[in-house]
Amino acid sequence: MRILLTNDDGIDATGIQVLWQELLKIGEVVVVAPDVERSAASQAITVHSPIRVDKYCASDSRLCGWRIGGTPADCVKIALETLVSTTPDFVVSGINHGPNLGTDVLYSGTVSAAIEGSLHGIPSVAVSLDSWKSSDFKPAAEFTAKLLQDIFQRSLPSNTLLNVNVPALSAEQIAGVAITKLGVRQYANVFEPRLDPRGRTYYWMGGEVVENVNDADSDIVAINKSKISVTPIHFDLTNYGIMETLKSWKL
Ligand SMILES: Nc1nc2c(ncn2[C@@H]2O[C@H](COP(=O)(O)O)[C@@H](O)[C@H]2O)c(=O)[nH]1
Repeated sequence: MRILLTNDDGIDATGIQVLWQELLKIGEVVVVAPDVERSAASQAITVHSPIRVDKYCASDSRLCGWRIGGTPADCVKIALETLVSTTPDFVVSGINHGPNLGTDVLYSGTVSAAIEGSLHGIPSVAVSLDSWKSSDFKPAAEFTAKLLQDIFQRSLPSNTLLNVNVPALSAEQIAGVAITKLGVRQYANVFEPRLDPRGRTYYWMGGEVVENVNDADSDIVAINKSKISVTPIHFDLTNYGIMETLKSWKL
């Protein structure tokens, strides 16, 4: 199988390199990834400035690929539409250093790269490790390789991506796999005011996750139960439930 591999933490990130080494065992892998961290880039693309592209080999691994001066969505677009001559069987994005649960998926560059793959009709997978501290990506990488082999045998609808979140635990501690829905993920954001050298105020955004009550079949509950969460996502954003009401308004 042929895999296009990207991320949003940057081509030098540990997560993509560990995943690359695992995916090499099951197929041909082309890496097209951002030059630096692009977290929270969502589906942003670069339209008003140049996109720099160069071949790059990571300093501490054998990973070589295309390094892109752009967002995760840029990486997938330019790979599929310019750099890569053969359409891959999968687009894989990750492994993100930190979770992408619930409405995180609307902000996540990791998930957006997989969305871009699914918008090109290619089955895609986004993978995130549920920790900003742990750097043991191996269990998540091993699960992802097995998941791709399962999809390859069974196939996935082309407009679908799987959003995978893996607990930061050893393979033995992980309590199984749950097929989930997106939960409700909210933050108590803080915009910290500061002064620049010219006396102008600027802000740094931070924030903590607000613990919400989530349904038992949600991704957030699965992760809290030490399970790997696999959420199927597609992009028909139409709210069909209110269409008849709107029609009755005779606008
Ligand atoms: N402080 C806040 N962080 C947020 C909010 N919504 C999402 N997020 C975080 O962004 C990352 C983006 O994911 P990545 O794959 O691009 O690294 C996501 O995982 C959340 O942790 C918010 O409202 N406030």
